[in-house]
Amino acid sequence: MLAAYNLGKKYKKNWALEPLSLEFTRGLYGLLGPNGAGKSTLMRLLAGLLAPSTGDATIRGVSVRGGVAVRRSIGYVPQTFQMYPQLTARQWLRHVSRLKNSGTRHEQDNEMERLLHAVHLEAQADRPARTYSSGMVKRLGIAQALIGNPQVVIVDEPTAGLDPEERVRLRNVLAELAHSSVVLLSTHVLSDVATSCRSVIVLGNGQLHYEGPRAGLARFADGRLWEWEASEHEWRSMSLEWLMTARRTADGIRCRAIGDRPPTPYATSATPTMEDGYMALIAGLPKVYGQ
Ligand SMILES: Nc1ncnc2c1ncn2[C@@H]1O[C@H](COP(=O)(O)OP(=O)(O)OP(=O)(O)O)[C@@H](O)[C@H]1O
Repeated sequence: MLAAYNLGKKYKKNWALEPLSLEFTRGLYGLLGPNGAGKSTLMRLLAGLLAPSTGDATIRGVSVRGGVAVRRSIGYVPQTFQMYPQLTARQWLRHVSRLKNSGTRHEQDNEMERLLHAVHLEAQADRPARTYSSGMVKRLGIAQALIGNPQVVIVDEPTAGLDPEERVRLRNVLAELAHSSVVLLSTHVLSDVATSCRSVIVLGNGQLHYEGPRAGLARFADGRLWEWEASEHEWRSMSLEWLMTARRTADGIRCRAIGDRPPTPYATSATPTMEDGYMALIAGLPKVYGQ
């Protein structure tokens, strides 16, 4: 439904996003990558908000910069969603519906109620937004992006700064939406991807490093993940470059590290998770993670 062909963005001589091609069908996609990887650039290009230096993005074959009709089929939620704090959610959504001019007033009001319900904001819909938690503001941002029933929904860091309960609630809203639309979310929170995304895209330094099922990420750490039990003394004297996680247990300290060779003679190879694979990929192995 959504596709990118040789899509890239350059500022002066530097590629913020090197040309890449991707295809998206209905479902939830997680976009991962360290700071400056090119995630926002890709999202804004796909949303038609940024002019590419090369290539194009299309929805059902029509360029995302091809006019009002195609723009209406894209909902975009930026990292920081701005609204008038004195307005209530209901007033704000009504205002945006009128601006987008999506259907008759009656249809707009019905849609607004449906969206308030979908993002679980009905109970607070008549309170000024200045009294909302950051999770509620984000959910309102998503409701706004969903006006007009877009086929593609792009959400930049939806769960940043949210408490665990709000994060789960928001993830559920996006997962529900992905039954009928392409939903692309960027995140630094790997658990967002591990629990709900079918497919994962990993960017680093403006390049596409991985695109595929989330389970496939784990293989980047295959044969390179090590586990061992260290004493307090050993742990203190270890070079930190090796260590990914350390967890105190009844017998000592359980350590995990990624590297081409075992960090200690008694480390054993372990089965990597998606998160281990992501760390290995981003660290650009064969270097050791953290270097
Ligand atoms: N307007 C601009 N002019 C010049 N360089 C830019 C511009 N916008 C982005 N860049 C550069 O492009 C690269 C990718 O930026 P982008 O914001 O897409 O990364 P990101 O993965 O979204 O990062 P973060 O996780 O920190 O939000 C960065 O090196 C950034 O400095």
